[in-house]
Amino acid sequence: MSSTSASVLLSVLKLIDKHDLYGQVAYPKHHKQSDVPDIYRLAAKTKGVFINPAFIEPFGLTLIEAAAYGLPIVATKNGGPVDIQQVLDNGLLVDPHDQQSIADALLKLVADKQLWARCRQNGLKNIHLYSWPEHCKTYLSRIASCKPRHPQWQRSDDGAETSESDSPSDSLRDIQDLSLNLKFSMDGEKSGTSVNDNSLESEGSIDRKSKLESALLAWSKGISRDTRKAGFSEKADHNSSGKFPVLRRRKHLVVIAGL
Ligand SMILES: O=c1ccn([C@@H]2O[C@H](COP(=O)(O)OP(=O)(O)O[C@H]3O[C@H](CO)[C@@H](O)[C@H](O)[C@H]3O)[C@@H](O)[C@H]2O)c(=O)[nH]1
Ligand SMILES: O=P(O)(O)OC[C@H]1O[C@](O)(CO)[C@@H](O)[C@@H]1O
Repeated sequence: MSSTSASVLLSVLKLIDKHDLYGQVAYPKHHKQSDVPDIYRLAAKTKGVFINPAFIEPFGLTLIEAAAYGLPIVATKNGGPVDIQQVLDNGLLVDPHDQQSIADALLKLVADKQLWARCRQNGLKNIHLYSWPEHCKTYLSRIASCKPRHPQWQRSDDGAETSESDSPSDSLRDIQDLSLNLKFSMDGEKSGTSVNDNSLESEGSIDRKSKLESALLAWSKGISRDTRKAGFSEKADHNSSGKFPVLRRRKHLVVIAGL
């Protein structure tokens, strides 16, 4: 165990001793990432609360995860949790420097069954607002509202007026096209019909990562083929029946993938 982890564990053990909390605190030394969902589930099942008391939290993915499992939150008021709480309305914000306010918030949520249930329900009801399609929708609507302030955006690089197909509603359709075409399953199945390659079905000796890489490579080849088919040149073929309708309308496509 690293000296940092050891000193954290030691301070936890000392606090357990000081407050006589033997038998009431779980402190697993290690856990696998695959254990994490069960930990959230257990906390929700036992009517617990998820706390993130960071001095500064840039975003707060763990709060979104807790909400998805129906676990109410207590979170720092410094940073991302403020926005998350505004959207999900599933807990209480605290000043992370104020021990008393942290204790009060935790006790309030644990003691007030109706508040706990409301926070759980709100989290589960609103969590879809953090789905990728929803995120893209919000992003595009914000961009769309910026346009009038920057008239030059209405012109494309070559000076021609942007076509009608660049409208926000068209972009929203693109998101659906893309999310359908990008549904790669990490365990090697392919769920969409767009990956016209057998790489995801090849021998079991290829590991997960190289399968995904092959799939992305095949997909990007598909893109360049369809891009040529769609004709991003002067003679654009508007009737192209390529597998990527989005590419008939876009000059540039940015793909962000996480492994
Ligand atoms: O012991 C752990 C700790 C974390 N996680 C998972 O790892 C992910 C990220 O956890 P977090 O502790 O938030 O990671 P950090 O990299 O320290 O945090 C940065 O990255 C997060 C994810 O983008 C943002 O939410 C934070 O604001 C940002 O500081 C989450 O899915 C957690 O469930 C585990 O599986 N085991
Ligand atoms: O409480 P501190 O020291 O600001 O640390 C906060 C950091 O810890 C985390 O909550 C978990 O690593 C990060 O998301 C965050 O940036």
